[in-house]
Amino acid sequence: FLSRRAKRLPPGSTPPGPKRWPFIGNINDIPRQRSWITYTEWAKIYGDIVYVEPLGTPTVILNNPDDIYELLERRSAYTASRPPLVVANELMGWEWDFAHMPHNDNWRKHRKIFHQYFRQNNIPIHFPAIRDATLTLLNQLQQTPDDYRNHIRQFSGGILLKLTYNHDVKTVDDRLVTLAEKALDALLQVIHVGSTFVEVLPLLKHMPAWFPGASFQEKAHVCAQWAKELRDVPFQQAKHDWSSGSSQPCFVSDTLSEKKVDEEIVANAAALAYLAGSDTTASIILSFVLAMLHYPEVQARARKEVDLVTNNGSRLPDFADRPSLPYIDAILAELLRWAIPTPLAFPHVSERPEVYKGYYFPSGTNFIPNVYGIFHDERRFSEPFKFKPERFLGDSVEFNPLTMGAFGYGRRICPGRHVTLNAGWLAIVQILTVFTISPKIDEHGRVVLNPPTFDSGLVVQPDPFEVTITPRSDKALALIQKASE
Ligand code: HEM
Repeated sequence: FLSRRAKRLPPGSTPPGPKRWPFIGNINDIPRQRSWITYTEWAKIYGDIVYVEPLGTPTVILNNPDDIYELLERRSAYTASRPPLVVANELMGWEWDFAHMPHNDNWRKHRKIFHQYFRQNNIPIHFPAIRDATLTLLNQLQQTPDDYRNHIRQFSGGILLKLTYNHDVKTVDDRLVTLAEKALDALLQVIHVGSTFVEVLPLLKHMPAWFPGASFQEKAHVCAQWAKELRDVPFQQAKHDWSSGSSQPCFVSDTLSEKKVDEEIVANAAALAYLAGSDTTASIILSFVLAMLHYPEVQARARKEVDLVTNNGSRLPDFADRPSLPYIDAILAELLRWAIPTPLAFPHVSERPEVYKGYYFPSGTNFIPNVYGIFHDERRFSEPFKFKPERFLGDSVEFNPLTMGAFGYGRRICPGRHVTLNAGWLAIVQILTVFTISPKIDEHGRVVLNPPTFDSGLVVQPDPFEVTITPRSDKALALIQKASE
């Protein structure tokens, strides 16, 4: 702790920010829920670069794309590390999760094999799994539309477990899905940066569980079991299928077939695909349904575009149609802006002192890009709280979420973005082809339409909402049936 204090900045060289208190610094100023709203308010008071110090950790909130570009893209070789997570990694057994690993050779090995499988050039290999999952989604939405939330979750989780382990998710209470949710929930409770004293005083991790205030030890022990199971159970199954020759190609079988790769690294990287990709992808599709509910004119325009390329909905659109559907891509970009699933991306940590715009940031500074604030800044996006995909049409688009942070920055940029952008695209375009999305009507004949709201977590999703999802016509129903034969 003292060494952290010693790293504190000389007076005058820190950016402005809320007043710091002795020892605890700004820990009480940072809300555990929706901190991006507070950061956006601070940007209005203190400017584009805001400094806080929760429990002695130098932390810089970046609210301007140019500053983010300079610090997290151009200087990425030195700002691509992560905050140390003593509780999560050392006590809860999550040290295999490479999204939270420091920027070192071990991280590079994980990232390399992950990138190789999920990179853009490899995406067409994943099309069959995406098509199958989308067809299942259409069938489920037709049969039990009120259960749309579970169907969408099953869609996104199903694609990732199929691509990673060749595991078929048959129901939403699938064993692997449930295990991942339990383990992730527990992890999310502790990875709020600087939120526990153990992060600041790592020696506390040696306190026995019976010691007052050390109950986290017991909880961590249980969570460690889940984290281990989550990594090992599906991997061992996929490895067994691969070695017995019964496996279809998937991340585990393809990567294990490469002679020189370390098995543990394959298991680690595989386990992260579902965790990092499932809720994020589901978030986009849930937000799409929500946006279509509230913006019928957008839905009508999108459907018109789709009908034009599918001869009035006579077939289901597919990936080859994408270049003819610019409005659907604009919808995807607007979803990432309007309902950004990761409002603060992920914190990056510097590995050397940085001097920028006259400020001095010591090695170990946390940089938090306030992507939400940038996406809702009316100087860049007119009427930022409205869903207006047309802002992303044409050649003069200045700010695009795809290049401005929806998927993070520099060496840490999301390696799963191509999967999500293709899976999300197909789901959106096929839902538009066969269903109409409209408000529920209550027993008094009144339209049920509450303002859109979103939950608060590491991955943001729309709060549950009521919606009617109905097939557009008998022709649309026949399309789903024919495709399912
Ligand atoms: C809408 C969907 C998604 C969003 C918004 C999203 C967003 C992000 C963001 C903001 C980061 C942190 C980047 C940074 O530190 O600068 C990240 C990292 C990551 N994402 Fe995604 N992601 C999505 C989907 C996926 C999918 C489908 C996968 C898996 C196939 C995935 C795998 C990962 C991994 C493994 C990392 C850690 C990278 C590292 O630390 O090196 N993501 N994602």
